[in-house]
Amino acid sequence: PLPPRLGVETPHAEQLSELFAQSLGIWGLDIFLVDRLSCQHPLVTVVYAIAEKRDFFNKFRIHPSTLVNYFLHVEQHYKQDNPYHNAVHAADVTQSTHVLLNAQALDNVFSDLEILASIFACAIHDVNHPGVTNQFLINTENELAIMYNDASVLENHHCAVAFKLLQEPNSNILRQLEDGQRKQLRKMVIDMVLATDMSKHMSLLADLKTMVETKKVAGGCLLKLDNYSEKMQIMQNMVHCADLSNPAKPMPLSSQWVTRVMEEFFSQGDREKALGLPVSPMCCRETANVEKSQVSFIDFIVHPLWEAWTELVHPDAEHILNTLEGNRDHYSDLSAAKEAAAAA
Ligand SMILES: COc1ccc(/C=N/OC[C@H](O)CN2C[C@@H](C)O[C@@H](C)C2)cc1OC1CCCC1
Repeated sequence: PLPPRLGVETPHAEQLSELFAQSLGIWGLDIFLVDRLSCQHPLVTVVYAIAEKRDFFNKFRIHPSTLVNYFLHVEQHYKQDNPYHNAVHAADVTQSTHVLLNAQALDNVFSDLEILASIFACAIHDVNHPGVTNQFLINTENELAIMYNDASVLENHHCAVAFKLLQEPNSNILRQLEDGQRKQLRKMVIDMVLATDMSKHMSLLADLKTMVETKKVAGGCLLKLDNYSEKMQIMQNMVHCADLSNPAKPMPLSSQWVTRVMEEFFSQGDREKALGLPVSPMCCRETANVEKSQVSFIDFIVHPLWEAWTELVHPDAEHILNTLEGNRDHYSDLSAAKEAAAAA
């Protein structure tokens, strides 16, 4: 039997269908509205809509009910009481990547399997996130840090949980793939999810910049990405861009993400204080300067990344970079106004 047309039953099915019809491929889809209209099933409904749009069911012979069953389990393994690292964030990164994949400059660059792997990687990339950072897990000698020897602890955990859930009954969406395809997809997903570790950011960006430089030399077309490592570099940066896309979204969305991430950081700071540990940067609710931190986050991490991505897929991401620059100036103005008020 086929599942409901959105993947899950909801009293707002009509409105949610309409929202996806209008905006599934739009940068700035209100993912918080999707969360409400889907009755807190943002990930299942977003993945199901993308799977339909990209014809995954026919291309990979996935039964719709298997897709729903698997991603319901994945969604349930995101901690709903995390203010930030929850299923809404996963749905947001997945839908953002769906939009990035539609860049004209990326036409015919990725195979169907690479596209499935990218969407899958986004959907599962933070599953079972505990709401604290790698450093916190390492400092508290958490069992996850012991399990993964302090190396990309969270990212290894997200991957392992996702693939374990695939083995549950009526969940194996990859069952009908040829063995080679399944192995290839697993490798690609692992490579993308491990690259979301923020400690990999600087090297990932350096490689992207090098590729953009050489791409310029090779007559500006992406089409001749023959080897796996170049292709994977672009996929890793695409998912990383989506993961760090909050400041590049329209302000009504961006500001909600800022509130949420600060809430999560502050509760980590509270826990560090209670444990007598040094409080992590930006995690102290008494002293953190939220607006100033966003300006630095954008100036040192998010803008350099999006500048490189925008050049790679020129001119398709110009509007995203413009939104990011506008938001940066907004936070900078807020920060200055706050300082002026404090001085007065
Ligand atoms: C909407 O704003 C944000 C959206 C996502 C993120 C994601 N951060 O990375 C996820 C991990 O937690 C790693 N971080 C740990 C943290 C203590 O240090 C970071 C440099 C790395 C951060 C955001 O703002 C942050 C940075 C400036 C104000 C708070």
